[in-house]
Amino acid sequence: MGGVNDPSQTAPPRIGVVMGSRSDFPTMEAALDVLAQLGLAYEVRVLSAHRTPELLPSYAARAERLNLSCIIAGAGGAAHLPGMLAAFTRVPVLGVPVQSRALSGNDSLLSIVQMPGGIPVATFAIGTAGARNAALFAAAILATTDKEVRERLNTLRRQQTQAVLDDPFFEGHPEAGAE
Ligand SMILES: Nc1c(C(=O)O)ncn1[C@@H]1O[C@H](COP(=O)(O)O)[C@@H](O)[C@H]1O
Repeated sequence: MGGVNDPSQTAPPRIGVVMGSRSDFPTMEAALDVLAQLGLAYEVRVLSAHRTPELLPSYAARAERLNLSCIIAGAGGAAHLPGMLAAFTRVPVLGVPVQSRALSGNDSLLSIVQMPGGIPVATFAIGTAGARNAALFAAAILATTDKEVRERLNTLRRQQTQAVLDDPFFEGHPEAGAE
């Protein structure tokens, strides 16, 4: 997890990424790719409210000690990890519902989104789109105070738009080139 030459792995982490199991990695990799693309330093851990409950308060304390700007937490099924982490820290938790096999991630989504008032978890879409957006949201948080991150995010948006415009299927679009 995190390539040897990955620049996002050489600086002190600004963002924490945790997941309930190694089996969540194919989903959470989408978040790591975005963070790496934006050159944002992160750290990755497997952490489970069910299987490693005693590690949750210590990871929450670590997040505060390192002054992480947020924690991206992915989990599937009875996805208690994001909410339990949020209960232990004021560091913003961005929850990613991993697509479960039995219930297609609806269980993960509802477990993460339905927090009681008082302990917020920002909840994203099920699966890789949610993981990607959580990373972009984490970058947007940093961009409020970091001009360089702001510029990188703007560039990424411009490239995204250009990729649509460059698609041959876009040619002849009734709105293409319209004033
Ligand atoms: N939802 C949680 C938590 C938690 O919320 O603490 N810990 C593990 N899990 C989830 O169990 C699913 C199956 O895990 P395994 O593949 O290891 O059996 C994973 O999607 C993981 O996120």
